[in-house]
Amino acid sequence: MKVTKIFTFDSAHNLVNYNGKCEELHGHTYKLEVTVEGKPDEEGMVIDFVKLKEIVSEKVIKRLDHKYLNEVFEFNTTCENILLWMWNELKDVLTEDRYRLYKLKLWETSTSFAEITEEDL
Ligand SMILES: Nc1nc2c(c(=O)[nH]1)N=C([C@H](O)[C@H](O)COP(=O)(O)OP(=O)(O)OP(=O)(O)O)CN2
Ligand SMILES: [Zn+2]
Repeated sequence: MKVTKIFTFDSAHNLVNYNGKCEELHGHTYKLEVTVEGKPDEEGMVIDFVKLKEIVSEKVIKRLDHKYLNEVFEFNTTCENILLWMWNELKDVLTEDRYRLYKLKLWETSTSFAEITEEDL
């Protein structure tokens, strides 16, 4: 079974080596969907949503919310690069005997997103 929790955070960035409007400083309200796959335990939970929120908030959201992403990362702050960093931050802490990180989906705008699963790596 798969369970998903959704997070939002606000960040500023600008793309480098890019010719277009996104080379200028601008901001997004990013939306992150975190999906964990596993077997429900005796209480009927794949992973407690409260625990999932604590982990993702600590490892990812607090580090990016209200930040200028170009100062946080050395890589170009595309949706794809940020998503790959998130995957690497979360994959081990969201893997236990009974469950594992299944998918991340990062919305940069309401019409643009990137998604990743183990198969993409
Ligand atoms: N493959 C990628 N392409 C672009 C990225 C990216 O991360 N990966 N990022 C940008 C810019 O950051 C830009 O802010 C997003 O552009 P866009 O989706 O075009 O945003 P709009 O608000 O203009 O979207 P519309 O819904 O089409 O108005 C650019 N490209
Ligand atoms: Zn942008």
